[in-house]
Amino acid sequence: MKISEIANLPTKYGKFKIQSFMENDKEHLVIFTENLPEIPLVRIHSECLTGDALGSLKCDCGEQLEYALKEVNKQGGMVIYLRQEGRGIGLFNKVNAYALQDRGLDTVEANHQLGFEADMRDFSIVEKILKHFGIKKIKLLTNNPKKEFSFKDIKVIKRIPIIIKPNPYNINYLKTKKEKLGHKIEFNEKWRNNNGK
Ligand SMILES: Nc1nc2c(ncn2[C@@H]2O[C@H](COP(=O)(O)OP(=O)(O)OP(=O)(O)O)[C@@H](O)[C@H]2O)c(=O)[nH]1
Ligand SMILES: [Zn+2]
Repeated sequence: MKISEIANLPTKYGKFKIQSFMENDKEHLVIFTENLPEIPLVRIHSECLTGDALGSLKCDCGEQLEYALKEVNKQGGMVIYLRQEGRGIGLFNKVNAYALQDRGLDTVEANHQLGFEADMRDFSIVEKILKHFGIKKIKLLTNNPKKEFSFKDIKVIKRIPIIIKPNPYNINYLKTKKEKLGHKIEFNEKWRNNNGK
């Protein structure tokens, strides 16, 4: 693993520090607050160019990222931005998966049709990054309970849901995440928008 220097990253969500961790030619990022509490708030975010940068309404990624940056700025912590686009299948394949979804397949069926598993992501670098920062306990922002149990030496003292109000374009995707990918999403609970309201 190669580790960059730490640089300042002022954003519209607050003033952060940024550092890159490179492994297997993947340039991951950690965006963190100057003051890291002993038990920081951590968001492990997998890259979604369409949602994070292009404002796509097909998923909840962009709004989750915004919410996470705002909340991390308030509470102290970090967003670990992992370069594993399309749940690990890459951008090219994700576009093909989207085309299959346009024809009626759900997000899991589309991956299978293309010869991939539903979720090909690898979170092993997260533990190395947290250790590098000397972090042993975290509060984890996620609806995905699998992430909570993917650590050996890091203790997740609390899982904080990050549920974004659905729109007509992502409601079926969110239902599939709940039914097939094990996400904890209650469809009758009060939704968060990215103002946290
Ligand atoms: N293959 C594929 N990947 C997708 C699709 N929609 C979003 N993604 C990717 O899914 C990843 C985000 O995963 P999610 O399942 O939304 O969330 P999570 O990280 O498991 O859980 P949360 O912490 O609750 O957000 C990103 O890498 C996106 O690019 C899709 O339809 N097909
Ligand atoms: Zn997305």
